[in-house]
Amino acid sequence: MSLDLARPELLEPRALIAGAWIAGQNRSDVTNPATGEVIAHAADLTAAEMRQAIDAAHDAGPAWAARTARERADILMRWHDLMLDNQEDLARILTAEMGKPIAEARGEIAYGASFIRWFAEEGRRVYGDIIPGHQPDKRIMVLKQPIGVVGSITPWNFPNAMIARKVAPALAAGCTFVGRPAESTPLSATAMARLGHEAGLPDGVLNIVTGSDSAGLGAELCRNPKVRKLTFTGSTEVGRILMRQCAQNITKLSLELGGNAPFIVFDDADLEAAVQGAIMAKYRNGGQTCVCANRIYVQDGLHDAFVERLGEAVAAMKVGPGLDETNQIGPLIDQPAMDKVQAHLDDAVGRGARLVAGGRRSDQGPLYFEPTVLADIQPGTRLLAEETFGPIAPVVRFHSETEVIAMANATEFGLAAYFYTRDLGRSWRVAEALEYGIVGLNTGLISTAEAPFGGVKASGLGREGSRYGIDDFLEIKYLCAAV
Ligand SMILES: NC(=O)C1=CN([C@@H]2O[C@H](COP(=O)(O)OP(=O)(O)OC[C@H]3O[C@@H](n4cnc5c(N)ncnc54)[C@H](OP(=O)(O)O)[C@@H]3O)[C@@H](O)[C@H]2O)C=CC1
Ligand SMILES: O=C(O)[C@H](O)CS(=O)(=O)O
Repeated sequence: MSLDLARPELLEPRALIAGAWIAGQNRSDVTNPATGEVIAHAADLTAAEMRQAIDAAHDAGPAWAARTARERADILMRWHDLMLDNQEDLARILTAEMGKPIAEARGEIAYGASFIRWFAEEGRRVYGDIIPGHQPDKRIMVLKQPIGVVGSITPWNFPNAMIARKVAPALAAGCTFVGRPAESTPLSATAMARLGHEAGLPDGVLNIVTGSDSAGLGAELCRNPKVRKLTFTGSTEVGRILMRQCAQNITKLSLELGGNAPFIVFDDADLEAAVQGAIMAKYRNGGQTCVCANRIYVQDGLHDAFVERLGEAVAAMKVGPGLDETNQIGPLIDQPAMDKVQAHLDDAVGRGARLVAGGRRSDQGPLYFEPTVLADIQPGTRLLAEETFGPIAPVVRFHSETEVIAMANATEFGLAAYFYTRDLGRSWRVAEALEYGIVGLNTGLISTAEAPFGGVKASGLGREGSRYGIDDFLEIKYLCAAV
């Protein structure tokens, strides 16, 4: 299929190892979820080739770490500029392989580039300490040094920004990087890598290993002693596998895992603001984000009006291929995702939920599901306990603040939570009581490079973005000098 790219060479099916583009012995088809068409035959590399990439990163490490932070920042800023100069091409490649509406894809490219800019700046402020000595002849110094080779495993739902959120702090800190993107969305990663090399990244500093053997490629990243840090975004289930595999070498880990975000609307909330916030928090990326509102709780006084307004707004959403600018909801990524959404709907309706809007597959194609609103959700419904990762909004009525906080916290997950109120005291009480790493108050959109993104409990370890995000790519060294 033609993507009408200004720079067709950005549609890069090969992997990148030590500055060389590698086609490999085998191929893995990349298909467009909107149409089922094959858009590229991507290099399907093996664990042996993953080892070559890790060796290349290891060999390139000392020279990259020896650059000044300013030199690394200058290259990263050129990369940032190239990402924005080629935003349309990168967005079209992203929508073609992942399905999200083109406007959201353009937004993701800008979001990804913002992490490269942010950490180009942060890398120049990796300060150490000089601490007054514990004895007259002792001086205590604290150095921060790059941890070394960083392995990265990223999901299909944000195939540009999830890599950018990891590679930017790693390279800014002086580390080198081996990224393994999801099999279904390798092209955003290779396009980014082409621009990174145009920006001046030396051979071996950035490596992208594409392939279908997710377990084998991942195991190599976890078990190879040259890899000193693994950073992962994806399901909690896979996060546990990686954590076990990394135990062998005590490899440092960052895990951005699954979520089950509550979205709470109190009686004193601004109704229209809460409806618009729920739409943003629920249906962004077709509901396929780890911080999507997974369950919506509305207090008695606003419940009926909220359900009616949300139903009206959702019924007006247009479903179709992401490259068509008029569509707000694109296809789900694959058949298993569709099966999960259908199973969650069937379970809820089977337990007595009331259908307010949507509730069926769209005639746009096999992977399209209409944005859906359900009310009268019964206790025990799967939608409340499991991350749907699709465009279904279950609305639950609640009576008291105490009751809803208990329901919101009754999950193994703790990534994002949202609540709407105009009461100052309630704002503090609820924000402090919610067991989540990220809380949105009167907003449904919380993600930005300036803020620390990450979860607690089964939603992961560590934070990405913000001034905290670079710490995970550094080692602290204490120097005790006798003078
Ligand atoms: N926190 C977040 O941002 C995200 C959370 N999720 C959650 O995960 C669920 C499933 O989504 P899905 O994309 O399948 O997530 P997965 O966790 O299965 O996949 C995420 C990444 O891990 C890779 N992977 C899968 N199995 C292994 C393994 N054994 N060793 C190493 N790497 C592996 C995948 O490769 P490949 O795809 O090629 O198999 C992909 O690159 C979603 O429903 C959602 O709940 C998903 C995406 C993002
Ligand atoms: O993995 C995800 O779902 C992203 O982290 C969501 S966000 O960063 O775009 O909010």
